Amino acid sequence: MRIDVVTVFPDYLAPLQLSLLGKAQEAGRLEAHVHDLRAFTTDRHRSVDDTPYGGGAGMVMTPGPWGAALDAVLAQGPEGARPRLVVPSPAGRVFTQDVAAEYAADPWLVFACGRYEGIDARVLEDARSRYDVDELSIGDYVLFGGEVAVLVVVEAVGRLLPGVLGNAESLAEESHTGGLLEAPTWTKPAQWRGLGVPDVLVSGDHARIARWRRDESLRRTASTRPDLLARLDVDGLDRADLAV
Ligand SMILES: N#Cc1c(-c2ccc3ccn(Cc4ccc(CN5CCOCC5)cc4)c3c2)n[nH]c1N
Repeated sequence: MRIDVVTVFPDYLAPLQLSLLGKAQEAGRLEAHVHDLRAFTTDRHRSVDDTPYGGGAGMVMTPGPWGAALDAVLAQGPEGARPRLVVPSPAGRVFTQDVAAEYAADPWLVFACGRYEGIDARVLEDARSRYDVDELSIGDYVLFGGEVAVLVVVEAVGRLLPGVLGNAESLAEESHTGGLLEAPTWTKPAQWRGLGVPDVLVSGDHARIARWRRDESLRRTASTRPDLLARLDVDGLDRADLAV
């Protein structure tokens, strides 16, 4: 997978070089390019924003540098390719594990990181002729800009790429895969500050352990995220059993 990120704060994306995402790049599983939007400005002040038409608080990012940046990114990719352009925004569709899985199947993701009060609407309108544009929100709160959202999305998507996560089995058991929260976990020592480990987990009975973890997962989901449970048609689930 190739990802390109256009931003006025390239240093915000430095974490992409760390940990498993950094290793994925070294292994050639992920190719990340960060572009400074100001490199595509033409005035001596290298300006990227201006006052909003119709009035209102704050500033809006001007279309010129964005158009040039998105043209340049496209020119660096394969002839005729039509990448997905992901535009983080408070007004975007909510990013979920299902969206991460959708993105993980894309060969090329381009991220446009807005700042101020957002990007001139014509940038996305113009981009739709050569990108699949997707406005995306990582949650119902307001950030300063799109960079943090890109880090969230790239980490969630990167984990799903083949070979990036050492233990791919864990993907099947973790929260939001299959729509439930994962069960609590324990490791050594067997006793810690007077607290032990559930007997079933040291029973060696793997079928019983799997059933116990499933029950704990259902109980935790019913208690913490009943909204997730409502969406699921869990086989043989007796919701009365989950009264918590
Ligand atoms: N993903 C994600 C995000 C973002 C996000 C993503 C990208 C940008 C680019 C700029 N900002 C700041 C910003 C602040 C306020 C507003 C609203 N105003 C717009 C003008 O009319 C009045 C209302 C918009 C933009 C961003 C925020 N926030 N929360 C998420 N989950």
